[in-house]
Amino acid sequence: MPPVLLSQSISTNKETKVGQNPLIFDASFHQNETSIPQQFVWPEDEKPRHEASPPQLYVPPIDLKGFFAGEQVAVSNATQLVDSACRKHGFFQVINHGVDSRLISEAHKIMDLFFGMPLSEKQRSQRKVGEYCGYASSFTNRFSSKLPWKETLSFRYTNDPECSNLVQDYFLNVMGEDFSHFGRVCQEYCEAMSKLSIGIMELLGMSLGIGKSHFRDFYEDNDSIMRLNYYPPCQKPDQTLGTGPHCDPTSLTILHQDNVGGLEVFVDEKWHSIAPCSNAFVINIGDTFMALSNGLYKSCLHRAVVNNHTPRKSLAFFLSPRMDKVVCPPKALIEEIDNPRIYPDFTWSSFLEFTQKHYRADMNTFEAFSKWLKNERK
Ligand SMILES: C=C1C[C@]23C[C@H]1CC[C@H]2[C@]1(C)CCC[C@@](C)(C(=O)O)[C@H]1[C@@H]3C(=O)O
Ligand SMILES: O=C(O)CCC(=O)C(=O)O
Ligand SMILES: [Fe+2]
Repeated sequence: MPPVLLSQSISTNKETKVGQNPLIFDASFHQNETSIPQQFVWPEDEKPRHEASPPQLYVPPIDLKGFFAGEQVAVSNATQLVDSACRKHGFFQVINHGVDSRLISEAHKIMDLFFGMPLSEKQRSQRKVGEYCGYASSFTNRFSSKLPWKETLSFRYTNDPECSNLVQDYFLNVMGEDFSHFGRVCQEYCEAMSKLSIGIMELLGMSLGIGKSHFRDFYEDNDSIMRLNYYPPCQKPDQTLGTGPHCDPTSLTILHQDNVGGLEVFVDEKWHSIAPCSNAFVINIGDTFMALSNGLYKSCLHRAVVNNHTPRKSLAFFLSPRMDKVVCPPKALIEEIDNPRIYPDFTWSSFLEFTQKHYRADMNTFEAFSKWLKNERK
């Protein structure tokens, strides 16, 4: 049966059916061709046309060491910088974050090994349509146009103590014994990301003026997604995108990019780049946290561009709450006149389902999701 897609009832984001024989994306093959398949060519208004290199976005580096130690000056600096960045665009960086640099390098090595394998090997963990875990070589069996020039490997991480080896087990079950080292590194990396995200939730609670514990408690038992992104070089980097323009539907993204560069954010009506920095994580607010902060903190449009010379890698940890928790802003962030509620209550499980079965995440995901909820999921 060919995979049948997707959101025929959502007018802003129509998908056509993927045909009987979906294209196969094997970068080592495509690299030798002069042009790229039409399915990878993005429409004129979304193409990454840069007359010159884009201006850099200033993303404040937040020093977490002093914040975690409770030093007053560090706490007040961190909360002020985070508050103004999140009210404007939702992007900041963290340094002195406490994640071992050897673990980060190890995770990058694992990615080189994994994505360097032949396509048939990687396909042992092939992601199925409608599911969010597994290997995807572009999204050729999921979408039929505006294909991203990337390969991804995604898996679930949850902080639920009953699933303490979920990532490791995923690698063992899907890829086999030979991948136990991959599994261990990814398990450890996810645990470090979950811990870091809980610390950042304390910071966000303080910068929003509601104290350390509210969001920390909300995400304590998070059910998150880890994704390894690999962007092969492309002979026509001006025609395609590694990851198309979108806002993350998730709560908070912790991104580590290698030193190649390619992440861009749309601020003040222009695309800006975020320069790579190996000892920093780029953090951004996603739609779910925007809703939880009652719209005070922004989930901002971003994308990843590709180049024609160097492969690029990034590690993205998408923090999400436990599936059945109701996402509803705390009373202290609601003001009848100045900041009334604008978003409906929802659960992450319904929002995730929306992005995997009904709508391809883009810049309008949350608005479309709110409408879908109001129309009783039609
Ligand atoms: C819940 C999710 C859907 C996506 C992975 C996570 C968070 C970000 C989403 C995504 C990256 C936004 C751009 C489009 C997308 C299809 C992609 O290019 O990978 C999105 C992810 C997805 O649906 O797989
Ligand atoms: O690879 C990157 O720099 C960004 C990827 C991204 O935005 C995502 O996966 O959501
Ligand atoms: Fe993103």
